[in-house]
Amino acid sequence: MNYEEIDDIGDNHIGDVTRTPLREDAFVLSDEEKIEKIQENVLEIMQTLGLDLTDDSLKGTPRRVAKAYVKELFGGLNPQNKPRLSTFENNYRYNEMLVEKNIVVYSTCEHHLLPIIGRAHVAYISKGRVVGLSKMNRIVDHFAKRPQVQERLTRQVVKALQEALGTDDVACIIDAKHLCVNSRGVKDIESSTVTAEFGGAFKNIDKQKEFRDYIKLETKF
Ligand SMILES: Nc1nc2c(ncn2[C@@H]2O[C@H](COP(=O)(O)OP(=O)(O)OP(=O)(O)O)[C@@H](O)[C@H]2O)c(=O)[nH]1
Ligand SMILES: [Zn+2]
Repeated sequence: MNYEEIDDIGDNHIGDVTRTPLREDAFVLSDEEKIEKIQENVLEIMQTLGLDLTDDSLKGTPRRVAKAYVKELFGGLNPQNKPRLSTFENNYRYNEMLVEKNIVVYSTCEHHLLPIIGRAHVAYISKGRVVGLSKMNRIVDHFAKRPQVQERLTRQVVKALQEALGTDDVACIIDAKHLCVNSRGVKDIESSTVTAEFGGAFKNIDKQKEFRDYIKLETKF
């Protein structure tokens, strides 16, 4: 897969301000080759820290970290892992807002490579197509599994759904804790970060209020 083919897949267009910065040779190595290489790098970090890599508990760590990076935490860098956003005709003529709320966000801050943990709330108003509910969770998860800043994550989610649904009327609010703020640096365990992207009809303040009211609704099942 070359760089142009990646761009064709459509979640990382060159020139798009929301794109994840990737090197031109980002996909030269296979996932398995990346794991091998990262494993060596992690081993070196651990040795530099003075850890004894012959210890039974530590000896598998470089490979575990490498696998976790390539296959899990940063699996969203590989465009082949992008979920297919199957859409359907809006046959039931549901023309109100649909909100998928409290989607769990596990991401990684690109400045410190520390976790970002939070919730995403996604809303759209159909212009003829509807998307499977789970696909909203999947698309959040896909973009979360990259080194991220929360602003970009929020915008990437909205953009991917706008493209799939063929409408600008998509919004996303994310409320998340950054462990780089909570557990190191300023060590503020209470603060969290809220970001929002309001496309199309969601630029209207009443639509934003309606979206926020749904998010606030207490769910009792
Ligand atoms: N805008 C934005 N900033 C972020 C995000 N995640 C982490 N950061 C911030 O990125 C900044 C990096 O700043 P630097 O001064 O280079 O790093 P640092 O010395 O480790 O900063 P401190 O955390 O203040 O100790 C920090 O202020 C982080 O809080 C994010 O998603 N969006
Ligand atoms: Zn950070």
